[in-house]
Amino acid sequence: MEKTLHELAGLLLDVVFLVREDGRIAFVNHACTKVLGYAPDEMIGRTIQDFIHPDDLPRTRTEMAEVAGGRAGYGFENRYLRKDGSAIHFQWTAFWSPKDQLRVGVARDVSERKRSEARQAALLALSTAAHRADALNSMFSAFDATLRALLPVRRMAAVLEPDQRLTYLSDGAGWAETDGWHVVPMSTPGAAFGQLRLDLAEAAILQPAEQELLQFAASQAAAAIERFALQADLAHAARYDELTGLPNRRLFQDRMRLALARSRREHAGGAVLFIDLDDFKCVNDQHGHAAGDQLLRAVAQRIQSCVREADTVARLGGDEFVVLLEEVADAAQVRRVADKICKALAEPVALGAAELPASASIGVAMYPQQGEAVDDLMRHADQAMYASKARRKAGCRQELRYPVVNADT
Ligand SMILES: Nc1nc2c(ncn2[C@@H]2O[C@H](COP(=O)(O)OP(=O)(O)OP(=O)(O)O)[C@@H](O)[C@H]2O)c(=O)[nH]1
Repeated sequence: MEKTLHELAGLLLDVVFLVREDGRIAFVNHACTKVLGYAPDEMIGRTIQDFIHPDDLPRTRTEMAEVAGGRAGYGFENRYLRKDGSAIHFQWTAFWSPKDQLRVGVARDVSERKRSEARQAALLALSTAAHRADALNSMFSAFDATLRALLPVRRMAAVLEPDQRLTYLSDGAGWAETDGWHVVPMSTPGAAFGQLRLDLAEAAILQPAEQELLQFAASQAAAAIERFALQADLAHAARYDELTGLPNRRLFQDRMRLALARSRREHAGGAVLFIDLDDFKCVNDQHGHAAGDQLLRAVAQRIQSCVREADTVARLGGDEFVVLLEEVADAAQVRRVADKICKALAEPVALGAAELPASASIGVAMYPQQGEAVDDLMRHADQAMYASKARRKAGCRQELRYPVVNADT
């Protein structure tokens, strides 16, 4: 017994459309009406394009024209719209039946595979954004686009610990305290960095796979924040002394280069002070290394308090400090600053049970008089400091407790 096309189509579990040459639907099977949520009457007679997702219409038209021209269609994918407005992904086989003057289209619901592919692509996009981003804002912006394309998310915000500082907010979104937002902590096994906050579409309930995607986003963000913090720490460590927080030799020399360039341009002079504590080894030996550290920190603060904000105080290492004084009028002004430093250091510092004063030998190099290159000036100031220290050692310890500035200056 020969079955008609309609009878056969009715038997299939896959979705079947029979469409006339003018694009109007001649027949839909039970699977079709069930999947799309329409009654047969609501579909038959209407043009098929009414049911296709508008974004997929242009390429679907091209495919339909080619099938109408005689090429069998196999594997074409597009989205249709259900009666409730939601989208469904179909994969098609189709051919034109000249005998019936109908286009026969058989479709399978591949929405789950599409969702899984989209999730995989999102995972890759999130991890790429987290690894490639050179700033937090660009990373969160990429996260925002990826998550909003896939999840029922209207807006995204990111806040950072320790003070819940808002660091990212979707474009055009106003920030009110985010009651009711979906919160995902950004943390690594050892540390909490803040939260991703998502404003979900009304009545949206996240599926387990969607929750997992958000967890992944938050963990990638946490790893990136940790990396940025580490980079910032390393950058800081490369330029600052850990014990005192002062600039280190490298940053000091950079500042000197800038100051020397400025001095050439503006014909203004300045000075470098080389400061070495006297008998500092005794502090360590008699009071312990921790007390020595404490004294070094106090010395750093006191030297800093004797100069202007624009001047630079640095620790070269051990008990050696340097000061860059910009725009000084003459050697007398430099001498006054050196005396002020000596006096400040002479004030006893409380180190546990003991109270200790500090004293230092100071050498000075003026620029441009004693050099216009960083190395020359540092060497000159160092030698002047040694000469000063040698005089102190040659003379009475008590008298030279607060040494005079080297006579060269
Ligand atoms: N506590 C502490 N000591 C340090 C640090 N770095 C270096 N030192 C010590 O600082 C001392 C520096 O000694 P020197 O400058 O050579 O000698 P000094 O005792 O100051 O003697 P003069 O410079 O000749 O007056 C050494 O004993 C170092 O071990 C540090 O970060 N903390």
